[in-house]
Amino acid sequence: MEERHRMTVGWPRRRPLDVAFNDISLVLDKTPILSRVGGTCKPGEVLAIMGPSGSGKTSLLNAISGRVRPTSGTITIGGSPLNKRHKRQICYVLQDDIFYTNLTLRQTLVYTALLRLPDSMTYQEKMNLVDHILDILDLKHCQDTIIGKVMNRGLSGGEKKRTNIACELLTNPSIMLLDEPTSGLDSSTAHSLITTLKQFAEKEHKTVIVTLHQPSSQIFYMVDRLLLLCNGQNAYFGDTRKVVEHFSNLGLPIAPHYNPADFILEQVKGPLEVQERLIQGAKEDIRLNFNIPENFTLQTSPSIQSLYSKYLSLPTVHVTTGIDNNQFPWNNKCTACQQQCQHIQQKCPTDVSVTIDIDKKESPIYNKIVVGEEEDSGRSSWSEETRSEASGPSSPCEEYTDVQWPTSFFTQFKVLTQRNFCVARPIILSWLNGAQTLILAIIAGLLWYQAPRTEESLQDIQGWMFFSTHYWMLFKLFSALQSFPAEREVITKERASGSYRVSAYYLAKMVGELPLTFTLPTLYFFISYSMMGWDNIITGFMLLFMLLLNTLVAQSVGLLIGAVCYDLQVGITIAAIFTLFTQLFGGYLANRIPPWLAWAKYLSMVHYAFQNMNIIQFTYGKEISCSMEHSRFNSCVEVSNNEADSHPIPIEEILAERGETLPIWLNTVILIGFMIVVRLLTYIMLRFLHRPK
Ligand SMILES: Nc1ncnc2c1ncn2[C@@H]1O[C@H](COP(=O)(O)OP(=O)(O)OP(=O)(O)O)[C@@H](O)[C@H]1O
Repeated sequence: MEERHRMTVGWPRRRPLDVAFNDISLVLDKTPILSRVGGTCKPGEVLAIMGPSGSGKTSLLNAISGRVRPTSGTITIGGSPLNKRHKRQICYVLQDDIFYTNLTLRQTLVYTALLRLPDSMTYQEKMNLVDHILDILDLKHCQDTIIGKVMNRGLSGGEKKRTNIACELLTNPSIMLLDEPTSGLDSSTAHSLITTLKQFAEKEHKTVIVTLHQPSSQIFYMVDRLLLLCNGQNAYFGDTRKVVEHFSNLGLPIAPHYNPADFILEQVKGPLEVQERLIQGAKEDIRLNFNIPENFTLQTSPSIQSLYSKYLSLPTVHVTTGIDNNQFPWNNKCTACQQQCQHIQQKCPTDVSVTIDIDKKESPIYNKIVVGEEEDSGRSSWSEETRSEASGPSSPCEEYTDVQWPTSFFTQFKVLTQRNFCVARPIILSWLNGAQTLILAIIAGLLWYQAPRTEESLQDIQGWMFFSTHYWMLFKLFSALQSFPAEREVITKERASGSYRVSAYYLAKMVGELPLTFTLPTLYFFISYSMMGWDNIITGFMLLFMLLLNTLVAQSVGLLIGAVCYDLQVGITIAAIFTLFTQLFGGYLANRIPPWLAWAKYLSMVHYAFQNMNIIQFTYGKEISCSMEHSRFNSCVEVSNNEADSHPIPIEEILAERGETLPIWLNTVILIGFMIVVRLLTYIMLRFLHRPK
């Protein structure tokens, strides 16, 4: 008991919130997807959205979660229209299990906890919570298993589903939306999952909405309410246990011993006439059950009306069901009236204006608003202890949901840096990349082995520089290109749930991957340059610096292309054009560039790195002696053949051979400037292009 209490200290407090969606229509690409769909779900309940494939279940869930804006209709959460503030009170468990596949289940949960739980919780509290959730969802036995993917198996399908739910549960959301949580699970796993959800709903006062495809009758009767969709329209909304009776009343009786879920789905997929009957039946059902006369209006005093509008416009208003349950026959149906609340000093009004226009399908739940006494809005999570704490002295207004981000920029940056390092390490330092680097370093070393510093070997030494800069440009550019597309789904999911700032993610990616980015080029350099002939430490480290800077520039370009292009094929094409252009104008392959094209070499980033490597090697390294005969350098020709072998070629002449040269500092500044601009552009693209809703 004590431990449980300790565990929940600092937990983000959540109020139970009901969900009401009314008259939701959605048109996508001129295709009507949903048409005037309505329903409600209150805390403690599980609402199942069912319907044939393509009937609009996911689209409706997307609308309720705020990821898709309905064309018309209203969605209210705890009585106030769905807005950004609700984002962290709603968890949305997607149909697909989107994770970093090389992290273990525990790592996944730990990083999620560190990112999504508020800074007010200590590290230990967050870890206790992770253990608690692993326990409840029966995931402890596989906590150290990697998530895995098709070619690298890890968690089973059911375990992945539960991991998906566990990540969302960590934040203790008030509302849980789950898209087909049982798909791909065997019947017993599916049953235990829905049982867990049902218990959450009941014990923790969560509002749970799930889409279900073809539930067993056991699962079917476990859900409290059912919204049946037929071609994007309500075919039934109400108590799950009454659906069979409703169908029977419409002349569609169920055969004995038939799974009711299968039966109703068969009917909504049935002939057009049956579908029409069901849709009409659903409309009539609302009218009859709610006993609402057409254009019913109950007028009240102007003062009450002004109170009504006043409190409706306040986001922090404490609104609750103040209508006498006996006053309106449909009141017990209008569960969404139990809206959550904050401090109100005024006395409860006893009457209220109710206007119901059936034709507009304005549900009474939006209109029956009465101001009442405060109720325990701090009730939040999993245990009685938390509840008592939440209703403690602090104001219920101090909800963590009002904070824009769950954690500070620094926390996000720190956790994401660790996670990026963890995720990127096995990819960047894979045995394949390691072997490739070793083999190429040794081949390059053997090819240019102990190259003499003479005019005859000059082109070879420059060849090593050209090859090294270009190899690492290609390697880093293409691996960076795949970096965003590979993690895009995870990032989009996490951004959509408001876990962190893009800036924190991007900066963490830069920093977290930096040591990994440098490892292989450094290994390559030390092997191949040593084999070619190490001149001195200063030359060696300056050359290494240029190689690494060039690698970072190439990585920046790869990241930018990856951030802009969703289509990897398009990205690869653009990257190929860029690298070929860079090579052609890099200063080694073509020296006699036509004057009208000379400007292009300034766009070739590798041209600056190559020039600097030349300057470093021939200025700080061993001197290059003139050729014994037929030297192509003027100063060599001028000296006699006898002393030629000891006469060094002036650096200016070596550099001039490859065209105009900029000073080393300017080349470096241009490279660093280019890298900064490209990285800033990448950030802008990540931030504003393809932003998740
Ligand atoms: N962007 C879009 N443009 C046009 N039609 C779309 C678009 N997105 C979805 N649809 C269509 O909307 C309909 C409903 O899709 P939705 O994914 O909501 O169905 P569903 O009931 O969840 O199906 P399933 O059970 O197969 O997952 C489908 O017919 C789908 O083809």
